[in-house]
Amino acid sequence: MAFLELDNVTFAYGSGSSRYEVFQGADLRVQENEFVAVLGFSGSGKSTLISLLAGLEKPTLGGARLRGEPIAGPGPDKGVVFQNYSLLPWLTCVGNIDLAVRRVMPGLKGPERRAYVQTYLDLVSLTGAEEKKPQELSGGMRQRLSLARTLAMRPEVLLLDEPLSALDALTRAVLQDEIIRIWEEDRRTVVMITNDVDEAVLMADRIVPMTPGPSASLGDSFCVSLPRPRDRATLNFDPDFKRLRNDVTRAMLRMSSDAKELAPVLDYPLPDLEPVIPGRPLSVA
Ligand SMILES: Nc1ncnc2c1ncn2[C@@H]1O[C@H](COP(=O)(O)OP(=O)(O)OP(=O)(O)O)[C@@H](O)[C@H]1O
Repeated sequence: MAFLELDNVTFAYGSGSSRYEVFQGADLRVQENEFVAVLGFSGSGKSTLISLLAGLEKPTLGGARLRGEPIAGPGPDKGVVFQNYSLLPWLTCVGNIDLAVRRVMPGLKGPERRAYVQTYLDLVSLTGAEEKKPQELSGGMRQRLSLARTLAMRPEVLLLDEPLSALDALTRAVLQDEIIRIWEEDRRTVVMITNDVDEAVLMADRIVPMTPGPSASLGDSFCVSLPRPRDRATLNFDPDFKRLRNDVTRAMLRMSSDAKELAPVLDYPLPDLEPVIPGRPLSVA
């Protein structure tokens, strides 16, 4: 039995003539403590997938289950980090995390709770920004705060809905490393949505491609057996990394409804790309 699963899920928004079927017969199985990246095209239903796993939406047909039990609704056992932070603007960094902690750990009081909140601020390198409000933070800091708030609730499952896509390449690389570091320190089950093949290969244990919508489904997964810790600079020259990146990219292109048009592209070898390494200048060939 999978820890977290979607079993033959069909899901549609609306009804009658305004019915829009996002998924048809979608299957996803995630093991406990596994880090799965779901790769999808724009508008294919990635956020809807997270909503189904979080219990924010219910399947029209089929089942969504956590530990074998139907997912009845949202709850602190399923932490979601959205692309757009969803922080409370009138609260400080401490206040945003504290509010979440009070909800899930009502027994934690006074200095003990403050120390607990600080642990998570430190974990995401927000030490010194305790009294700042979200609008005083950079995009990367906001996303860190959003991650810290979710982690502080100690959810069994972490659902990341393109958490890094709004960030510049350097901040994105720093946060990728931070998410991996946190996950390695304190393993839990992660489903991360991304549209970036390299990000998926760098971070995940397994990559699940999503077919384009409407009526999307989830394709056969790719196992990422590259040893951890994974270093971007070294990976870029690793033949296994390159092979996997190419295989995944080609599978995504083949799944695209434009596959015919893109067919010539599939014959070209994909170029090596210079990865962004935090703290290291980019070399110009
Ligand atoms: N509340 C809604 N009511 C009706 N249709 C919706 C609703 N939410 C999303 N959709 C439609 O469902 C489809 C999937 O949306 P979703 O946001 O899950 O895709 P996505 O892959 O996350 O998109 P993006 O890459 O742009 O973030 C889209 O065609 C969208 O228009």
